[in-house]
Amino acid sequence: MSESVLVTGATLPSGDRGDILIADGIIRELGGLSSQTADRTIDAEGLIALPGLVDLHTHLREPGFEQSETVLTGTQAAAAGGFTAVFAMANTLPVSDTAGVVEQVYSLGKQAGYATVRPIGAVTRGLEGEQLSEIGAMAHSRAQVRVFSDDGKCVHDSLLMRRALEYVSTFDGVIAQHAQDPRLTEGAQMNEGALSSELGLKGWPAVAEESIIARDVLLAEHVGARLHICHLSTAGSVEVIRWAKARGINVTAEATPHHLLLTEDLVRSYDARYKVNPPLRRDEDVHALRAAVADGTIDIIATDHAPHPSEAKECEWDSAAFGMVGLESALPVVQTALVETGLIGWDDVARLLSKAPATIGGLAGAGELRVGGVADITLHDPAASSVFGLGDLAGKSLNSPFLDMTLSGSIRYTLHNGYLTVDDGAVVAADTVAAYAARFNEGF
Ligand SMILES: NC(=O)N[C@@H](CC(=O)O)C(=O)O
Repeated sequence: MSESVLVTGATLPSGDRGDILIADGIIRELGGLSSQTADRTIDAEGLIALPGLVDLHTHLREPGFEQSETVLTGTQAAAAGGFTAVFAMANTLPVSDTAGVVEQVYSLGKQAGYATVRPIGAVTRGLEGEQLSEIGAMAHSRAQVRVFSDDGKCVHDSLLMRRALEYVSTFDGVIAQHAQDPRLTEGAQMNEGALSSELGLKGWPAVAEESIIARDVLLAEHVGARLHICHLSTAGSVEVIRWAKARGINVTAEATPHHLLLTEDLVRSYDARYKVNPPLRRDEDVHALRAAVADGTIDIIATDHAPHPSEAKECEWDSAAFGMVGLESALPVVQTALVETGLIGWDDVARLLSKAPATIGGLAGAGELRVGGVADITLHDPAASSVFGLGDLAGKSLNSPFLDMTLSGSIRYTLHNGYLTVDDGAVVAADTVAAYAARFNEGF
C-alpha cells in the first residue's frame, strides 16, 4: 500500500494553495511547498481539498434490505461522493435498536474500509413509537451511538419524545427527529397545494412538518436537551428553527441536496424517482431553504440517501416507495445550487458537509484538515461539468432524481485514513480497500 501520499498544489477551503503530505494515515504537512517525496504523488492543480465529507443521514439498508444496499455498497457510494464518514439510519431489519445490531453495522463498516460508519440507534423499539429502545446499551456499546432517530417515522408521542430527549442529554446524545405528524399525512403522496389537486394525488401539508418542529423545539427547551431536525423541507420550518435559535434553544437542522434543487413540478411526470419523504415542495420553499443554509439557520446538508430496488420505483406513483439515492450527487448538487449561485463559498461547504455534521454526531477529530489529524480528504474538481448518469452511481440502487441533469463539479480522489478509496474518479476495488483498512486498523 502507499503509506505516504503527497498531494501537490491543492486549493484549500480558505482559498490558500499548498501541498498536503500524508504518512501512515495522518496529515504530516499542510500548505506551503513540501520538500518531501512520497510513495504516491497526486497532482491537485485546480482541485479543491475539502475535509472528507460526513453524512449525518444515510440509509445503508443492512441488515435486512440487502437487495437495495449493503454496508459495503453504500460506503462505496459514499466514497464516490467524497464522503469519509456516514451515519447509518436505524430502519433496518432487525431495526437498529439494540447493541447487537448497531455493533454489527459498525463492524461491517470497519471491515469494508470505505468510510467510518457510525450507526444511529432507534429511539423506540422496532420504530413502533411505543417504548424507548435500549438507548443506554447502544450508547455504551462498541458502536458508541450518539445519534438516535426513528427516521422514516416521527416520534409522535410527546411524552416519549420528552423522555428520549431527557435520556440522551445525560451523555450528550442527540435525537434526530423526522418531523411528520402521522395523522395529517395519512396516505399523503406529494406536497399539498394546487398541484396535488390538479394531479389527483393526496396532499402532504407543510403544517404536518412545522407543527412537530414547533412542539419539539419547545420540548428541547423545557428539558434542556439537544435536538436535531432531519430534512427540513418548508419555508415555515425555517421560520420555526430561526425563532428557536434566536430564543437560545439547542437545536440544529439539516436540508437535503434534493430539497435545495428540485421542486414539486417534477411530480407532473408521475415518475416515482421524484417521490420522497418529505416531499419535494414549491419554488418558494427551495429559496427559503437556500437562504437558511446561507445565513446559518440550517446547520448541515445531509443526503438522506435512500436506496430502493427498481421494482419499488417502476410502478404506479401511489404504490412506489419514498426515497432517493444521494451520496454520489450531493457535492455536485451543492456546487450547482449554492456555490454557483453565489450563496456560499467552499469554506461554507467544508462546514456544512463535514465539520458541522461531525460535531453534531460526536465524531471527534473529523471534519477538518489539520496537521496531526487523520487524513480524510476529498479532492474535488470544481471546473468539471457533466450530465449525471448511471455510471456515476456506485451503490446498488439507481433511484436518483438527478439522472440526466447537468451538474457542476466532480469528485476526483477520496482519501480515508490516508488511503485512496477513489482514485482519479474511480472507486478503488473492495479487496484493495479492505486490505488498506486492515492495516490501518492494526496501526500499521
Ligand atoms: N426519505 C425517504 O423518502 N425514505 C426513507 C425513509 C423515510 O421515509 O423518510 C427510506 O428509508 O427509504
